[in-house]
Amino acid sequence: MTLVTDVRLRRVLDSRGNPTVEADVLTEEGGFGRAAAPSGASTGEYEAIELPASEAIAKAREDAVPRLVGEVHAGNQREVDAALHAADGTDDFSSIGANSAVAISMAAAKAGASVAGMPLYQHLGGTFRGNSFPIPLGNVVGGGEHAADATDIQEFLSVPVGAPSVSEAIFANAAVHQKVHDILIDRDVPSGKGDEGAWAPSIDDAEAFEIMDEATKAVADEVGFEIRFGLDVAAAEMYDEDEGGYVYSDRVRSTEEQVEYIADLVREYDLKYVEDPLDEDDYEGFADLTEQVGDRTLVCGDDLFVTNTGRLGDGIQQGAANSILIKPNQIGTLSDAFDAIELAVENAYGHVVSHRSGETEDTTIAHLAVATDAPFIKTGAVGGERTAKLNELIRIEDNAV
Ligand SMILES: C=C(OP(=O)(O)O)C(=O)O
Ligand SMILES: [Mg+2]
Repeated sequence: MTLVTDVRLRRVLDSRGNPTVEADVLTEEGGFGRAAAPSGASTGEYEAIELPASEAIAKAREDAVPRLVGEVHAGNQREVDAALHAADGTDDFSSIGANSAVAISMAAAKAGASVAGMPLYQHLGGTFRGNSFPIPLGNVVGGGEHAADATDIQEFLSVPVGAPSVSEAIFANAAVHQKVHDILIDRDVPSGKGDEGAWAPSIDDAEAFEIMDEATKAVADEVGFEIRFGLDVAAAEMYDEDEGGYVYSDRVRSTEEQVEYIADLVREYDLKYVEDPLDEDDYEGFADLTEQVGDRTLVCGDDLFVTNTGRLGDGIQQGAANSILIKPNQIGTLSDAFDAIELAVENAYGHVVSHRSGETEDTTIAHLAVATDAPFIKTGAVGGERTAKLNELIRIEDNAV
């Protein structure tokens, strides 16, 4: 029923104004799915390879499309994704591009769902989720690779842990985003926004911590439930061996100092979430920090694990982190992303389904998070390409998809 009859690929715009790959998958019985690849700025060294969009499209048309059309069924995700791997022939999608692969993989899932006549999250296995929904992590202030002349730490994230529903959580994050702006105005700090719509003021990290503390507490009082906050340090972007460690605007921290600094921040601000606090090669540092504060906060590996079961397996063995960020384009297919989620769940690691800094209006990750009962989803707080996912979560909660 879901035999693939056509795969069409095109260049579309992402939120940074760069070209990215969009795929349409058509099947027998009139099935149709469309999806677009996102793109990172603070990319991990071990991610699958994104090619320039035109090149990825040309290579996929030549090598992947003939292995899909008339050959595989969109309703059989493993079959689709195995064909993509076979067409590519490398272990990092450097031949057809992870951007072409992930767009086709996600579009096929949507085509399979459309033939089955069910929402994508259900097709992906979400029928047993009950009423559980991921808590959205809302990026409200930051800098790093996502904005020049702003904080060293890439993301300060609002975490509405006490929200009674996903929609209340989403509106709470938007309110924290607004409150941060109010506080910046009170302090006479002008601010534009970074790639993900977070405020990107020219302040140091210490001031950002003060502002986050104030903003989350003020909004928590207004809405009547607990709101904590967390970080994506994106520390691999700061790490420079020749400089002796983590290069901040005002100083360099050695690995030991970095572990101590982050552990102190977790305790001082009761942080709920700390992503990539150490370099992407430093399993030992991650294990040390997890040992110290892993019982009170999520220590999450993004550039460390890159949604890769091999790297996650190493982390599990060493006790490095206690959760994994899931970005389908880091690994190239939905099947590979599911494998990483399964390995995480089997080992009591949390999983956080995530957007990229360069995004489109694609909503696949909202469905993936609900389907896999992810405890968290990281997809920004404001901005059209971010609200596309957040509004889709609201619709899923309302049984309106
Ligand atoms: C979303 C992130 O940014 P990017 O997409 O630039 O890697 C991240 O680092 O978690
Ligand atoms: Mg990250």
